[in-house]
Amino acid sequence: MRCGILTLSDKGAKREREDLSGEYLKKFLEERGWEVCFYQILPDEKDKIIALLKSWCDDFELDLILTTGGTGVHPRDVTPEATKDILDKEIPGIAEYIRYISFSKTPRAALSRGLSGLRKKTLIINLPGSPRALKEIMPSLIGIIEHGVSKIKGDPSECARD
Ligand SMILES: Nc1ncnc2c1ncn2[C@@H]1O[C@H](COP(=O)(O)OP(=O)(O)OP(=O)(O)O)[C@@H](O)[C@H]1O
Ligand SMILES: Nc1nc2c(c(=O)[nH]1)N[C@H]1C(S)=C(S)[C@@H](COP(=O)(O)O)O[C@H]1N2
Repeated sequence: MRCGILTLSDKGAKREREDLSGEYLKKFLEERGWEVCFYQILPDEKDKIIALLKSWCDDFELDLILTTGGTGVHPRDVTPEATKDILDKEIPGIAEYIRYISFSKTPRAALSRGLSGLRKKTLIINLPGSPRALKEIMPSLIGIIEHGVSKIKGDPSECARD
């Protein structure tokens, strides 16, 4: 599994705050033996986010991109808008699941507008910015990602459950 992690944070990009969220995701994926090909921090700027996501999908054909941050309602939060611009297909159920899991922790999860979907064969998932949110979400999301990526790659096995 070839992955990219993109942190969207104005403070992080200026090195005013350590990027605990990107670091958590990197460790989480590497502990599963997945290859983190790219890990980058960008400010909340739509054009830069679009350019990087396109390059990771089109030039490097990553299997998975996790973004963290910029999903909220602050005027500078533009991660969902940038993601929407470059997706070929949305997968609303992944974003729904993230909010469903998060509601058991905080009703403020309603403020995260994150999207998920596919550009070509790259699965892109927007996650909230706080490290705590990632710890609440990732352990149960990972199984969906694993199954999703194997289907995206063309796994022909039947997935009906008894
Ligand atoms: N990459 C990160 N690393 C560590 N903590 C983070 C990170 N992103 C967010 N947080 C924490 O989650 C809180 C809420 O995230 P939010 O995206 O609203 O932060 P912000 O400080 O308003 O934005 P920005 O980082 O873009 O300046 C932050 O105040 C911070 O405590
Ligand atoms: N699981 C979980 N989801 C969460 C939170 C959280 O603490 N846990 N915080 C929420 C809050 S307070 C905000 S404002 C939004 C947006 O976060 P972002 O702008 O950092 O992406 O994520 C939400 N989703």
